[in-house]
Amino acid sequence: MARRRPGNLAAAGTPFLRPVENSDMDAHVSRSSVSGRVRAPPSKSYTHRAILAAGYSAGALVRNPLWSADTKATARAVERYGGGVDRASLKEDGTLEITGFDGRPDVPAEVIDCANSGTTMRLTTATAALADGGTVLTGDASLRSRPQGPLLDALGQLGARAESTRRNGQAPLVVFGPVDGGEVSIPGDVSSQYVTALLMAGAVTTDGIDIELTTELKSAPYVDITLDVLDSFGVAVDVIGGADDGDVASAGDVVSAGDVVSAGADGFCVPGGQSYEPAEGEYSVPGDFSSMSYLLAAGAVAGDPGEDVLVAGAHPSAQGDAAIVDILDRMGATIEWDRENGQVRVAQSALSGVDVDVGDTPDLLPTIATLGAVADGDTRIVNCEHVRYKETDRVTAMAEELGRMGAEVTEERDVLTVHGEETDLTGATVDGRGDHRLVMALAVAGLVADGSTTIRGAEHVDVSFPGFFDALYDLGASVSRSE
Ligand SMILES: O=C(O)C1=C[C@@H](OP(=O)(O)O)[C@@H](O)[C@H](O)C1
Ligand SMILES: C=C(OP(=O)(O)O)C(=O)O
Repeated sequence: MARRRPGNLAAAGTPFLRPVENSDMDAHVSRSSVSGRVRAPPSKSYTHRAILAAGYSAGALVRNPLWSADTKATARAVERYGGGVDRASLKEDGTLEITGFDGRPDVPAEVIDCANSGTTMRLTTATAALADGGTVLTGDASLRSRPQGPLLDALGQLGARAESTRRNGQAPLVVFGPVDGGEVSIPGDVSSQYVTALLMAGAVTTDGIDIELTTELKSAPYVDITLDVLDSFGVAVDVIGGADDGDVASAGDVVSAGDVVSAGADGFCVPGGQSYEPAEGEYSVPGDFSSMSYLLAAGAVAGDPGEDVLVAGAHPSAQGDAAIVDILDRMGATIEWDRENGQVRVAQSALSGVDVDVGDTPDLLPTIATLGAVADGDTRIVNCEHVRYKETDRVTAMAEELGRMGAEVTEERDVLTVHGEETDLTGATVDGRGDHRLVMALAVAGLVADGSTTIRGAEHVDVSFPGFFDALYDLGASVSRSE
């Protein structure tokens, strides 16, 4: 049961409430301990795919969606393409009733604003190539600086006119369809979202899409999430090469095998002419392990002695970021995952530095960097170049912001080493840089820093975990806000 304790308000600011949309906010975190039960929010990655898959269908009910700034952007895109997203029952029973555009989308009458969401932009740029006309997609300054070139190039190979207006491979984008499918070659080491986009759109083309990967696939578990959702909507995909060569990937493969179906794949083949039809007309979204990572990290570094933090909503799924449980275990945390009941329990523990490869789990880098700053010895985060292409360059951003709190960090192109314990963390004013994951990881660091930590731009948690600071507060953390 979540508790509110007297005395868990930081000195500055007012008690925490969910961020007010579009209002700037600083969060103040003071050294404090946490314990109790908290529920993880629904998965952002699964929600994006469920909303778009429902758009490609004749209609579907999405249960337990994450309703955050990023997933709202995908819902708006589905509407621009001719679908309908009924938000009325969100408050009552946590469902979204979606009327799909059923295969090929309409030509949007307005620009698609993807806001801060890379997933929305990549996934719905491929949708645009299905429409018989032109679509303009844009986003905020961060999104307009992220790479879209390989996807535009792939859509060009299918016969679309797909261009960056500034000819720099970045949004704003203009896409003219329609495409009927075909063969594409694309790198897999910039973003897996290009593959997801092509698979989701390819199913409703006439000829299907054969994707050949020209490099190793990074972030492969995210393609597994796609295969999982597609399977639930009755859409088949062949994985070429890798462990599951030629198999039609299914949710069963993904979830029970415990390994990554897409890892090591040479390509994918999605037959055309398929329809999106979820069983019983509905789809249910699991909890989010990337969001859970901050709560588990908070429990491991700042748990009340003798008490646990228990995170609910942790049922197994295809999410690679469930690796946070193993990473914490390897660092020496007392942590236990009850998969059947979907609960992870963690207690405050002395942590030691470890080596972690984030090739499959880029979104865990900020969390691991914070853990490394608290742990004894070096934490080497390797294979992290693709983490530079997110809302911010998270390798540099975490190095610099943890540095302001006194952490010793060495940055290389593909490796971030955090030298734990050289100095204790000290409260400081740090900049969330408009990046939700930086804000949350720095807030966890604030729980163990000496003095008070102010995180600027804390409202950006709205992108993936709108109730993050309330969850920390309910666990007993000393947090407050000021506008
Ligand atoms: O497909 C997805 O849902 C995501 C894929 C990953 O991006 P990349 O594939 O670009 O690494 C991840 O970082 C992002 O937060 C969500
Ligand atoms: C990188 C992320 O998302 P996106 O690519 O959708 O912006 C994220 O959530 O950390």
